[in-house]
Amino acid sequence: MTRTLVVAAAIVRDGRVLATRRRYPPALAGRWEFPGGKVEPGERPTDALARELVEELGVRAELGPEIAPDAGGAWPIDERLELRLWWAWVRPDSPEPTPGHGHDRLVWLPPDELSRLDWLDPDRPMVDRMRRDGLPGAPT
Ligand SMILES: Nc1nc2c([nH]c(=O)n2[C@H]2C[C@H](O)[C@@H](COP(=O)(O)OP(=O)(O)OP(=O)(O)O)O2)c(=O)[nH]1
Repeated sequence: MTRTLVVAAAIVRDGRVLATRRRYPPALAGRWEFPGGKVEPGERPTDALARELVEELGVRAELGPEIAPDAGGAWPIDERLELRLWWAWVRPDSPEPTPGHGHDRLVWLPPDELSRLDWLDPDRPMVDRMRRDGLPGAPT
């Protein structure tokens, strides 16, 4: 069975990573995630991510390297969904990220402090990976 793809971004600034807290649905509200959303039919994953970051945070981002599981492929979420994650930077000409309808809080944390947030369960391995590998180099 093909899972629907969710795309998300680990946005970096000044050595810190942006985490966002969900407002809904009730089962996920109050849990932390990386901003993003579902890829629409016919849409390229990276285009979908750029669209979601504008819709959710009002931010124009530059995407960096993908953060993939050691075994390759996507990060599993559940039987219907899987997720691909990219490092990203806010473009110099972009507005600041602000929480929209989907999130009620944003925080910037160094990779080794991310784990103290109450992440969605599927995100734990991604957060562990960031602590292990640290941040990518700045975009050139
Ligand atoms: N955006 C995002 N979703 C995640 C993460 N981790 C994780 O398990 N998920 C799950 C939560 C949701 O079930 C699903 C993403 O759905 P979403 O509600 O954000 O997608 P969307 O903005 O396209 O919303 P919709 O149109 O389907 O309502 O993936 C994450 O880090 N970021």
